[in-house]
Amino acid sequence: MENSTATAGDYALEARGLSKSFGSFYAVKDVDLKVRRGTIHALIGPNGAGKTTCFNLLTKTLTPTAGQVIYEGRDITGLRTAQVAKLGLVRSFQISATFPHLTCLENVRVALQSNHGKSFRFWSPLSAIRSLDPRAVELLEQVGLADAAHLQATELSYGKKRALEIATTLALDPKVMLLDEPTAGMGHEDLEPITELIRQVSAGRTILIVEHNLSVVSSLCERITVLQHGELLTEGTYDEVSNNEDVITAYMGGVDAL
Ligand SMILES: Nc1ncnc2c1ncn2[C@@H]1O[C@H](COP(=O)(O)OP(=O)(O)OP(=O)(O)O)[C@@H](O)[C@H]1O
Repeated sequence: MENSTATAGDYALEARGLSKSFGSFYAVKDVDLKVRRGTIHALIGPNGAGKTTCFNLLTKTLTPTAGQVIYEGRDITGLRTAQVAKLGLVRSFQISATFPHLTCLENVRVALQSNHGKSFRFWSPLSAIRSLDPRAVELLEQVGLADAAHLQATELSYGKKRALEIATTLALDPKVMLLDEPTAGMGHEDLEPITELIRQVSAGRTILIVEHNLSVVSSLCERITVLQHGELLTEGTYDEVSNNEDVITAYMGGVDAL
């Protein structure tokens, strides 16, 4: 299934025999996953397939029952979320939640402060905080929020909140970004801008995305891994997986449509 010309060094992130059980129930079972460096790779599957659990295992939010997580050739199975974030493996949309009553600029500044090895300090000298502003403004421009720099996060539309979350993630200087359902709950009008933004920030990075919206997946992702009942069902291009009989059956058995 995997591109035969790829070598071990071509992968930014790998799961090897990854499993997670809750009691006797396996939410994820013996999953092998290889995310090629510089690509956008999707993890899809019907409801309850194990996508979120797998994601939590890859970002070290959950500890696996068995298996390994390999990041840039290094076994990170024993590391914690903050440790892997410092190595450049950063999860968006859950751990990088924004502060609703800070402005967009302040939110990005807080993320930049944490990336500079300092947690958010209310007593930091103003000059030290202000020195982060040029980079914060640059990041806001990159995600199309230059005009919203002084608006509180809570005042933003849903789509713009997601763009702000992407800016705070970029502040951590990720090499690999993991996006958990970036278009969840979004209105139709926000889909295209957020898809374009993900495409844009993928330049020079690797992205793994859990996404329910299959038209977003088809337009963004080179490779797609399909899970079902916690196990790997298949992996391939969108055309390959969408024409796979097992995938069609898996989706028709659930509430999702392919
Ligand atoms: N902490 C937990 N304890 C027990 N069972 C769990 C736990 N977390 C997840 N599960 C179960 O594991 C299975 C996989 O759940 P998971 O949330 O990973 O699936 P998913 O593919 O992300 O689903 P969805 O698309 O609905 O978000 C489900 O049956 C779920 O009920």
